[in-house]
This record gives sequence, structure tokens and C-alpha cells, in this order.
Amino acid sequence: MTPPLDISGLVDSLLLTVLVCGFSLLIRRDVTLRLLVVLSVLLVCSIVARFAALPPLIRVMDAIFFSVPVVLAVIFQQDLRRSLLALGSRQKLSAVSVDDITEMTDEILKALASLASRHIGALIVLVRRHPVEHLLQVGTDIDAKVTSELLDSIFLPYSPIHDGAVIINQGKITRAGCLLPLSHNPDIAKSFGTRHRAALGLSEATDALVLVVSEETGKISCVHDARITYDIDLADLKRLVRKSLELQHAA
Ligand SMILES: Nc1ncnc2c1ncn2[C@@H]1O[C@H](COP(=O)(O)OP(=O)(O)OP(=O)(O)O)[C@@H](O)[C@H]1O
Repeated sequence: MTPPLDISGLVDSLLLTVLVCGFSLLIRRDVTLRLLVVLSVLLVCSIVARFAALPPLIRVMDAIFFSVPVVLAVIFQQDLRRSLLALGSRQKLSAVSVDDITEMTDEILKALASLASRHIGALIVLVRRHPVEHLLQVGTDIDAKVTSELLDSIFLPYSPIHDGAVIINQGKITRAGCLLPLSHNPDIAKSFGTRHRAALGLSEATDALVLVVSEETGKISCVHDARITYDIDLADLKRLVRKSLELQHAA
């Protein structure tokens, strides 16, 4: 027997879908828009199935809608993990002047430009609000002022800590030679090797801004929020670096 058209159940499902999609849009706009199209098609199928009294199709549609929250949780697991981690452990914050931020931004940009012009590969992590320590492997502790000379010399090929990433946190260079988690994203362009994959891996798990200088092309990329912006515009780069340094000290 065909289940009767349950208007309140339908409104219930619609509201739940709108709520879940609204929440998802806040996390990942690109994926959510595609999901929204799929869910709309499924919803139309479900309504048509009820009007046309097709019990098998209704059962299939109900099962699909029932599993939507689980499917969304799987799709957004990286983002949920990142948000939950951030809730649990905010950075300890310190005060810094606007001039300090400007100086550090200029030093980082100067180092990137210098490294890029000589095709010296580099990987610099600007920690923002989320902690990254639990994701780093190996590395040498440093507690130094952010200067272009130091960044430059760390990445020189004969430096013992040139392999891996430099970490900048709380306005200081805190570590160098760190291994970052590699991204398992299958869609990453084949032209990107492990340096870019490592940058992407960290940005999938935290809100860090990761800067990459390609040894091969001399181009600077900015990796943030699980996205690589290859050969980034210098004005955009400056804005993002500045914003990240501000966040390291924000109240
Ligand atoms: N897990 C990792 N964490 C941090 N750095 C890494 C990691 N794996 C590799 N690297 C760095 O990446 C370098 C190798 O870069 P590779 O050429 O494979 O990458 P790429 O993305 O093609 O970069 P490039 O354009 O500079 O060649 C290593 O020498 C090392 O410094």
C-alpha cells in the first residue's frame, strides 16, 4: 500500500535540508552548491513518487534522505575536525604593534621574492588560530625574530634544515625542517609535487596560511583553506600574510 502524502513530514524534511545546507554553505560553498543541486533533484523525485503513488521509489527516496546527515558528515569530515579542534584549543595570544606586523609582513615578502628569484624551494607556515604542533613531524626548534635574512638562509640548499617547512607563530620563527602531513586529495594537479602536497595537507587540517616557493618554476603559491593559489598576485599575498600575522595576535 502507498503511504499517504504526509505534508508535515515533507515540510519537516524540507526544513531539515535547508538547515543542513545552510550550515554546509558556511563551511564549504563549492561542494555545498553541487550537493544542493543533487538534493533538489532527489526532493523532486520524492514528491513525484508520492503523487504518483510509487511505493518502491518512495522507500528508496526515504532511505536516501535518512542517510543525508551521515553522508554530509563524511564529506565534511576534514572541515568538521578542523572546527572542533579550533573550539577545543585556541592559541595563547600576545600583544604586538601595527608596526611590528608591517615589518614582519615586509620581511616575509622580501624573503619569498628573493628565494623565488633564485629558484630556491621554500615552505613557510603562518599559524593562524588553530594549533599545528600535533601535525608536525621532526624539525628543529628555533626562537627567532622574523627576518628575511634568516628565512633566506634556512632554505639555502646547503643549510641542514632547508628540507621541510618553517613555522612562524606568535610573530616568531619557532621551528624549521618540519615535515607536514601530505594531502591525499586525488584532484591535485600532477605538476605539484610533495612540497605543494604537504602545504595542502596542512591547510586541509588547520586554518594555517602556507606559502610555497617552487624550486622548479620560481613561482610563489599560497595555500589556505584546502586551496592552492598558484603564482599568487603580490598584493593578494601581502594582504593574506598581514591578515595571518594579525590573527596570530588577535584577542
Ligand atoms: N611532508 C613534507 N613536509 C614538508 N616538506 C616536504 C614534505 N615532503 C617534501 N617536502 C619538501 O619538498 C621537497 C620536494 O619537493 P618536490 O619537488 O617533490 O615538490 P614540488 O611541489 O614539485 O615543488 P617544486 O615546485 O619546488 O619542485 C623536499 O625536498 C622537501 O623540502
